Amino acid sequence: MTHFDLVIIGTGSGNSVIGPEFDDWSIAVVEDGKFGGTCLNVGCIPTKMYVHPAELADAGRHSARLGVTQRLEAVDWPGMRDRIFGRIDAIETGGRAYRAGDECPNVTVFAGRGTFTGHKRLRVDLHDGSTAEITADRWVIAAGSRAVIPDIPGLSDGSAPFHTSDTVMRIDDLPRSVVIIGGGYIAAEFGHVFSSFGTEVTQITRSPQLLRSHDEDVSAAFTAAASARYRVLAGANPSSVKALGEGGVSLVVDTEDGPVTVEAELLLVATGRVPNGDRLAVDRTGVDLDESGRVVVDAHQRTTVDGIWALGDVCSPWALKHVANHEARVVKHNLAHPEAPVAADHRFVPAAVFTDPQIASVGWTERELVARGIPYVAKKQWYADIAAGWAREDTHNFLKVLADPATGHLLGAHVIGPEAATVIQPLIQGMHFGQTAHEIARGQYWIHPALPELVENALLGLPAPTGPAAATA
Ligand SMILES: Cc1cc2nc3c(=O)[nH]c(=O)nc-3n(C[C@H](O)[C@H](O)[C@H](O)COP(=O)(O)OP(=O)(O)OC[C@H]3O[C@@H](n4cnc5c(N)ncnc54)[C@H](O)[C@@H]3O)c2cc1C
Ligand SMILES: NC(=O)c1ccc[n+]([C@@H]2O[C@H](COP(=O)([O-])OP(=O)(O)OC[C@H]3O[C@@H](n4cnc5c(N)ncnc54)[C@H](O)[C@@H]3O)[C@@H](O)[C@H]2O)c1
Repeated sequence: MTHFDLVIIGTGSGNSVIGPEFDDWSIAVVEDGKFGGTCLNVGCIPTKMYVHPAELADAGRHSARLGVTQRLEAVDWPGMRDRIFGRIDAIETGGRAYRAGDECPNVTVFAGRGTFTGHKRLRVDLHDGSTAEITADRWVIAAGSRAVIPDIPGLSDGSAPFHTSDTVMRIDDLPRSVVIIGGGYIAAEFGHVFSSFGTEVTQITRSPQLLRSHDEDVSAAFTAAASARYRVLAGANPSSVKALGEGGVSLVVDTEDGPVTVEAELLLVATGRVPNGDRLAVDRTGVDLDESGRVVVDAHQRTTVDGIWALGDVCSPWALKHVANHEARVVKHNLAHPEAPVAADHRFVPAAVFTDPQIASVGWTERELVARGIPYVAKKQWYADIAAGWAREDTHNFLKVLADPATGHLLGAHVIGPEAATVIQPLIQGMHFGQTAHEIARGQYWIHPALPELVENALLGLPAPTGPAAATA
């Protein structure tokens, strides 16, 4: 049994908790998978390294209406894959070596799966077949989440081959056809990537629209855009999956028009992720999970046990890297300064879907405002009505801003269109710094004729605030 000052379980954002302020602490890091976690190895980074070449491959679809005809000649999938993972794997190896090496003399890396066996006591089943037992005064649970595999005959019994986002980016060849189950972030991004590279895509979603957690107008516009690019079976439920040989699959899908058979070379399952707290048996150390399986934390990222903190996907309703990173900074501060703890700021968590059209959002949707009875005013600003949108002959994309009718403070913003994830940033900033729509719009220059003019025009299009703040705005 070895005792540490601090144990960190998970090396995604958990790895960034370690800093010079803890140089005199003995620290154990427990990692069962790849060093660096989901974002680096199988998440944000490799997906976006595929998304950018996908945009280039798909450029001809947008350029034709501008008078430029271009044809995709070839996609070197193995070359792309090796370039992407050549970089990522080197960072993984380097990160592990750094933590385990002489530069971090106070850190011990345990490569294996941790499971709590009692109060602040962890067994680690090490990859070399041995076992370690560790205890500590302080703990950080940063064990992330895992893909959910739905209970569909053929999938749940393992008789049909399938991929998740963990494996699909490393396949040897670009498949001729892909069927994707799921209507969320991962399905949208891979639908875009594969379709841009010339793969025939079928996406199956049980809800009537894709990206249904987004603003309704955005979700409807994206469903229309995706359906124009590839086959979308909405309101559909796969009832069985069968192996066809050489990795291929045949699915029976229940649709409104009756059962449909879908065949493809490759099946990607993208039906959500669940937090990993259950696998750690956190209950044995006294840490509570909520009804969704998330580790329960307070505003300071403290779990229900004194001295145990949690961060990221294992506890957060936002399974997003920037949230995990923010929470890691909060945990780091609170570990170092227990006398002056800070709270995490989850007021305005933005998100983006890197598909085409790109999507970004922050704050409430109209649906959520209506459900909560919060009064609001809205302005939908079309890309088509700003100069940078004319240059693109954009016809379908927009930014919707939602504001408090009395004060002019922003309540939400939802963009679908070119560079949405970048275009939205001034609105995220304005919300964080408590600026009114008018202050954001008129308190600065907007470069003409650039895409952020979409933001300026949307804000100026909101009705003038009616309350006392209007006088100062
Ligand atoms: C395909 C995909 C694309 C994504 N794209 C984006 C994006 O563009 N932008 C964005 O903001 N977010 C994105 N995300 C989400 C983002 O990756 C996660 O929110 C983020 O990585 C979570 O970080 P974390 O530190 O909480 O967990 P992780 O990075 O998952 O780290 C947890 C670590 O804990 C380890 N672990 C788990 N259980 C144990 C155990 N019992 N013992 C030892 N070790 C254990 C795991 O091996 C893992 O390495 C994406 C996710 C996926 C799957
Ligand atoms: N750009 C980004 O920030 C980004 C990219 C990828 C992933 N992520 C994060 O990872 C999380 C997981 O992504 P995801 O796309 O797997 O989950 P998701 O929650 O976004 O979507 C899951 C989808 O699967 C559908 N589904 C669930 N069970 C099903 C079933 N049995 N049959 C058919 N459809 C079913 C749901 O209706 C939903 O459409 C996201 O919520 C997000 O937080 C973020």
